[in-house]
Amino acid sequence: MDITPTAKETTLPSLACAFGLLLLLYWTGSAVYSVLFHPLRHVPGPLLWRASRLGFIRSLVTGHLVHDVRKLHARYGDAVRTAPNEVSFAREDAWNDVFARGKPLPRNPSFFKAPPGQPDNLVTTVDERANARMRQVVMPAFTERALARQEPTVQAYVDLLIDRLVERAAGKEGAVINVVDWFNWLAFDLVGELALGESFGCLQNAKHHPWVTMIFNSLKVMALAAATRYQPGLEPFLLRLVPASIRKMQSDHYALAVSKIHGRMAAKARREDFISPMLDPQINPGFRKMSLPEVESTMSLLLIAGSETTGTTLCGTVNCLVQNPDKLQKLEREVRGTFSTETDITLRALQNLPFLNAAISEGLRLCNPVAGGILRTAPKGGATVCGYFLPEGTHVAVNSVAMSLSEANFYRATEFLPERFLPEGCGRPAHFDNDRRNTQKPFGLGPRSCVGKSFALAEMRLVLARLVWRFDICVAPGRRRIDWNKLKTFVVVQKEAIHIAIKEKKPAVKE
Ligand code: HEM
Repeated sequence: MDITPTAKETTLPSLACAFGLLLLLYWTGSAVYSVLFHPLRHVPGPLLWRASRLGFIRSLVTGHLVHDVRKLHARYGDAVRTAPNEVSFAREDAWNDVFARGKPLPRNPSFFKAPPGQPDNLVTTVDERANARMRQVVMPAFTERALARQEPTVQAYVDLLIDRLVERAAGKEGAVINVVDWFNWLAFDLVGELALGESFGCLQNAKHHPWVTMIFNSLKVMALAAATRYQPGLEPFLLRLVPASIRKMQSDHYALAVSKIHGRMAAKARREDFISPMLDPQINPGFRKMSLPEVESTMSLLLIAGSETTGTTLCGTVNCLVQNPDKLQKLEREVRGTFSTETDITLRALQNLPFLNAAISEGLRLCNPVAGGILRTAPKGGATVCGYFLPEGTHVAVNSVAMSLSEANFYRATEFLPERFLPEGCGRPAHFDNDRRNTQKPFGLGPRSCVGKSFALAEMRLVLARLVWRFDICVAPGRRRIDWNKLKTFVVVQKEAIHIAIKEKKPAVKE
């Protein structure tokens, strides 16, 4: 029997070995270069993360990146090299250097990219001129005046939330509810109504809409897609590893959003919603400033940007409030001491409640929904941030969570102490005088900052005020307490159920 290998049998394994060896040489060479010769070699960080992107990617795809990087900041300082070409900053002056001073750094194209088959939109575009052009069209939907016109819709959905909770809490014992569900339902229904002209009916039916579940799953794809983009050339190959069912969810989400938007455009009745200025011939004549595909793509993304963020902050803030009954009591006293009837609780009136605003600021500090930090990239010619020169193409992260949880920035940093955000002279205890409140910019800074800030704050104030006006709330007995810092993040915080007990209050008597 002839057992001599054929030429083909001998060549294939040798080719594979040669390829493997070349790859090993390449990785070793680039690791040595990254650690010893790269212009970022002076920025501290763990060896594995400085030498290759593997440490970062492992942390990202397992959902631990946010707190892993926070721990690296605690160990290495305000600037940490989290990959051969990435630096994370956790220092107040990073805000100015990255977003404001002179020319703000552009968005990071690895992270911001429209999904395959979708045009770039207001949020994903890294082209600052395209962004400015689209922002001009979109902004009229987010002014204080627009918000006043949208108020009846916001109030109607918060009414529906409260009515549904009253039904649940009827009877002496009250009820136990999972606020993660209820706040997500509210946030998605409201943004669905304002962005697509139709709510998801989650509050009405007290259950998830399959579309909302699909949106959450498609967010995981975004996290994986971002991880693949860090390996240039491998993206199309690695993306194939994402299950086809999940990729399909993302394209289904887009197709559904587009069909709803067309339904909204066909509606004759004039509405005051997020899409109105984009359809207004005076603001966007003939879709020339913002094309129809850009409108569709922006609205589809706004469904997520405008709902998940507020939903998460509300969940986090209520989680903190029920675990700190003295703070909850202060909030109740303020709300019930300010208003005589529930109908007096308007968006305008809520703007001036110091403790309510402080509780939301503290909720945003401890439970920031944009937990992965704000990402940018060093432009042609490089940039200097916090005194470090960053060569062109360096990925830059401004890490809000690390700044928020640092004892160097905040007195008793991990505790929920809204008083630290009270205005000076309005009952703010002296031990908060040295808190670095300027490290907190949960809505970002500069030309790409959040367009929905006023809307989000108004919605959160209203929900919290109406909740404590109408109900006594507390931690649900016998249920596990959620430690926010243990939650994973895949682009968005993966919230676990937060159960609270609610009981309808007796009619209010003004203090
Ligand atoms: C608690 C709630 C929210 C938080 C913490 C938040 C935070 C942020 C942050 C940090 C950015 C800037 C990202 C960057 O610079 O790269 C941003 C951008 C954005 N946000 Fe929000 N957001 C919230 C709610 C909303 C709402 C309610 C809407 C709309 C209804 C919205 C729409 C947007 C849009 C469209 C952008 C992109 C702006 C641009 O690229 O020009 N956000 N948000």
